[in-house]
Amino acid sequence: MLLLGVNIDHVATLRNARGTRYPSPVEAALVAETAGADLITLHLREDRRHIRDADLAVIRASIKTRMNLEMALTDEMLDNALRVAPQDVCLVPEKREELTTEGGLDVIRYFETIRHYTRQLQANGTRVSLFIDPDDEQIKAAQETGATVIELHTGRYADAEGEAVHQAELVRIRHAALYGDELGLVVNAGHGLNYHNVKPIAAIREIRELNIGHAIIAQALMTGLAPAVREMKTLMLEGRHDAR
Ligand SMILES: CC(=O)[C@@H](O)[C@H](O)COP(=O)(O)O
Ligand SMILES: NCC(=O)COP(=O)(O)O
Repeated sequence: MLLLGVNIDHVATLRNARGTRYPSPVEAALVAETAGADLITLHLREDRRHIRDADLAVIRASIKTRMNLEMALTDEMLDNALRVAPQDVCLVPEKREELTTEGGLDVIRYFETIRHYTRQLQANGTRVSLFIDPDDEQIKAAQETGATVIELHTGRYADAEGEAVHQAELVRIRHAALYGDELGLVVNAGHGLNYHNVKPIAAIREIRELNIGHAIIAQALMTGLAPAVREMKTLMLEGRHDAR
């Protein structure tokens, strides 16, 4: 069963644009769950450009599925995660000047820090995922940190210009998913997935979960959030069915 994690970051982007209390990320999370979201993903960035600290506790307490908290490798974020104790944490790279996440974690470079954070979070009952590029060395290093989940960065696939590059990135993700699965890791994927490019990724049977945010929230502006979530779930199921 391929699961959908709805990332609600950009509900908070719209809220913060005017400093109002609406649209409410927690209300969006509950609507997304009712429409079929299997989990709720949110990214508390160091610059708080969208999700804010107060969002964490209320969403953790209110949602009925599970919280997947994305966070950078900082002690501040680790303290937040240990306090909120989400079911899942996804460790992601972060640069203040970036428009959005630009690449995967360099697990090899930050191995000791990641292993230390992973142990602390797991001891607190949180499952740890590493957001990495579809790269064998990064996947192997991820396994060696003790993390049990990887999330393959699909940004290069999503942003690829030209069919040849697009297909090459798809092949790269297929291989990475198979390799991660062979190592015994839970393999997820996300970033830049939308209604036009999701099906080939959904067709990769080793992938357990897709985390999708920007495209769903954008679609929600046109059709409403519940229909946007339902449509994404339908496309994911169609893609998975095509894999047979
Ligand atoms: C890690 C990832 O690809 C996204 O989940 C991340 O949240 C993107 O950052 P923004 O939501 O700030 O664009
Ligand atoms: N980890 C990917 C995620 O949560 C959502 O990314 P996007 O769909 O907003 O690009």
